[in-house]
Amino acid sequence: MTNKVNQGDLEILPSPLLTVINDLHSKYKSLKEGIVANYIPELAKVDPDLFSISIVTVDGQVYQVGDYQQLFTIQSISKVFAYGLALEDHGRDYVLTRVGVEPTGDAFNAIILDEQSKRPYNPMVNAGAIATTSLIKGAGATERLNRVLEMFRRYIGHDVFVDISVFTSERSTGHRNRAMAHLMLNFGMIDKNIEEALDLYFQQCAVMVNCHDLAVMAATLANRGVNPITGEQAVNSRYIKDILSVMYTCGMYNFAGEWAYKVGIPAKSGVCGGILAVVPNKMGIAVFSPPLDIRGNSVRGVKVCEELSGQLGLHLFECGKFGTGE
Ligand SMILES: NC(=O)CC[C@H](N)C(=O)O
Repeated sequence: MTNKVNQGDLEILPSPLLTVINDLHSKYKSLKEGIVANYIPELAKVDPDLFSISIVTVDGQVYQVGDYQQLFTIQSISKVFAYGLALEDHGRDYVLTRVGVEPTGDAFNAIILDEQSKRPYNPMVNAGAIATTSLIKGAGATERLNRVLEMFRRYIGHDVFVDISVFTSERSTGHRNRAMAHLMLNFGMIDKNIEEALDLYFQQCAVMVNCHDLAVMAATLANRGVNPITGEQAVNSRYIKDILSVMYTCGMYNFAGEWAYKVGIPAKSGVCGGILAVVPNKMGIAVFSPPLDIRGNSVRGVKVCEELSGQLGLHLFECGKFGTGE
């Protein structure tokens, strides 16, 4: 008997959750809003009609619909996992001296640092993510990259690879990120080997995943760091609260407040068009749809998550959860 459910298995194992995501997929399939990211030339080539929704529960059940096997580069969603690795490498106190945990209310690529401390505001915006990645330990560039790839393998359950075209495309055009790295170097927030830190950051952003993989990663965070499919501990459980807290307050950039208000669960988006959301102790959710809104969040992804949260009662502060609900 299988506990894996997908569209093809609908007659064998119908489920209310599958019906909900099938309906949302049909509802938003024809929506034509947003534009795909084009500031990294290779990303502009993606098909805007690709659309998938995957859910993986902490007991390993899988529900998915649409193009969930389609590979794409993980982009900013990687920041969540790099932050976990930096915390494991250095501990909370040291990482806090290099990267803050305050939401910015600014765009993900804003060139700003905290006035007082000179730290980047948080690990979910580009400046903070570059500083975070620069903390990842290793004897040289190859060892650091291998540690990042090995970390993704634990979360996903299979080997991952870097899309070299996207990596080189971003490396040769990512001057804005390079400017941030120089600014942080100026304030001693990042070590002098900034080209190596930027390369690793661009490589982690160019790791290829599909929507199913993202949902497994989200479910791993929901499951105290244990991959619910393989049973492997992907990250030390003591850092789950740090990771989910910054996702909750900063993961959706300058939409983070509205997201927390309406959807109410920790999440992270990327310019690839992916959104990864975590319902602690319950499930991981992933949506992939490349057209983005003005803030760089997937248009369909936001709508699907808003509706899913409402229909399934996922908001962390839903009254019913305190036993006082209507
Ligand atoms: N928001 C994102 O997904 C941005 C990631 C992209 N690699 C960048 O650094 O600009």
